[in-house]
Amino acid sequence: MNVRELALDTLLAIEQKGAYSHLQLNEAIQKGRLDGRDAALLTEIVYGTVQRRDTLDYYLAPFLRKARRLEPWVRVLLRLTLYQMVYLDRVPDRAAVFEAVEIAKRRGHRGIASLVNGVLRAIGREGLPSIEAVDDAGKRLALATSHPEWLVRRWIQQYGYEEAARMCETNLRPPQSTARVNRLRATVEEALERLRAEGMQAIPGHVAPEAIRAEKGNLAHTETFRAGWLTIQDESSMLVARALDPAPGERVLDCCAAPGGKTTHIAERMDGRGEVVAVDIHERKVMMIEQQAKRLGLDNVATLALDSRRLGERFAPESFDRVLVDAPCTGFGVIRRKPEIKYTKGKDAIAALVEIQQAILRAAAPLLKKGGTLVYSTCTVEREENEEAIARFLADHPDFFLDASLAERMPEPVRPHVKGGMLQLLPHHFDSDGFFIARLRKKV
Ligand SMILES: C[S@@+](CC[C@H](N)C(=O)[O-])C[C@H]1O[C@@H](n2cnc3c(N)ncnc32)[C@H](O)[C@@H]1O
Repeated sequence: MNVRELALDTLLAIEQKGAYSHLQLNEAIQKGRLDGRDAALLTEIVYGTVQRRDTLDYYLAPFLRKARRLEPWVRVLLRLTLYQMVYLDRVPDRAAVFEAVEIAKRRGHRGIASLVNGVLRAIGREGLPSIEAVDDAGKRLALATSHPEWLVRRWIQQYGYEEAARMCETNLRPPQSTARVNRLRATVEEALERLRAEGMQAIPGHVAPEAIRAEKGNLAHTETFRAGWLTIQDESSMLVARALDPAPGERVLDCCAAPGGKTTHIAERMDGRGEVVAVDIHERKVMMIEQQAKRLGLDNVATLALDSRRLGERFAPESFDRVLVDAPCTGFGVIRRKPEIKYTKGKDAIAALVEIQQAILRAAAPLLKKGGTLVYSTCTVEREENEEAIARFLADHPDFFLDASLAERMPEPVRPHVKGGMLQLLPHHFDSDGFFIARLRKKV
């Protein structure tokens, strides 16, 4: 099957079945047995078309006024072709239009092929409608960066126009491949050397001392990864175990642990001594934690499938030195990686998640020893799920307080973003995921 046709099927699965783009893409690359070049083109077209969906629809709208009800596949075909015409310099417009018309002929009938041809050629002739002409600044930003208007307005209210605009623009850029070096196996320098020997262009991370970045290629496809020297993880996410700061020999509870990125980081930082109890609600995902721990050579990880709102039924009060709640959240800090979530998650998702986050915190709090540390983190930028969640928890739990030592525990460049024991990173700060981290202590 050709790349554009695979792109069409992949995009339809994402839109109609609610499939995650990265999983659907991997499946398509394997199914189509694509070589590196075609896989890269498919990835670019699929991610780009999802990322720019609303902008593309705005561009298409005036040319579709006369079209009667459009079948979903035809709209997706128009979007992915227009994406190539507008954003991909290396694909000549004529080639993109030709391919689209051929696909329309194969899938539909002559009428559809001629509609596709007519719309795309008219755009080529007449040009795109201007977004600058839109009066309202919030609406303009939403359209130009293809985010839902309600979300953009929320971000403007929370962070101001400038920060919101930078966040929206950064969300359109593909993320670099980053990984954490397993300090029980190698130093960052040794890992970089091994990767370079494998032909990878890798450099140290921007903020996390244990991070490396690939300037090109995927670190997960290297021997260095397979040998258990690396874990694929974003740099912001690496700051969570640093905030928790576990010591060798301690007992640590990770309440929302799958697929194990932070559990294994914590276990590495404990030099493989003591115990990390990794809990997740999904049995299948718990197995992923076990696989990762095994690959990394860590034997201080115990796993359990359990709803963490019911932790009290399984664990004794004050039985852990440290607790991590890396809570389920809207994920609006990782839109670069999962672009479809900006369209699928609405305001009601925030409200529902806020209740789950509080319930997990409530269940986890009694299990922490007096004087112990609790870290709460999310990969979102919503204050309701972050600062406000902490304020609500503290109001209900006077035996906890925010630990101002978080700033000094963070790498130097991150410190200005820490405020009173809480850290909110936005994607454009360090070209990493948007993340929230709060460090709390239980009174002695
Ligand atoms: C942000 S992800 C965790 C990522 C993980 N800490 C890592 O670093 O790899 C949130 C996890 O919480 C789990 N989860 C959701 N609701 C839960 C609940 N009530 N109890 C336990 N785990 C839950 C999800 O299955 C998901 O794996």
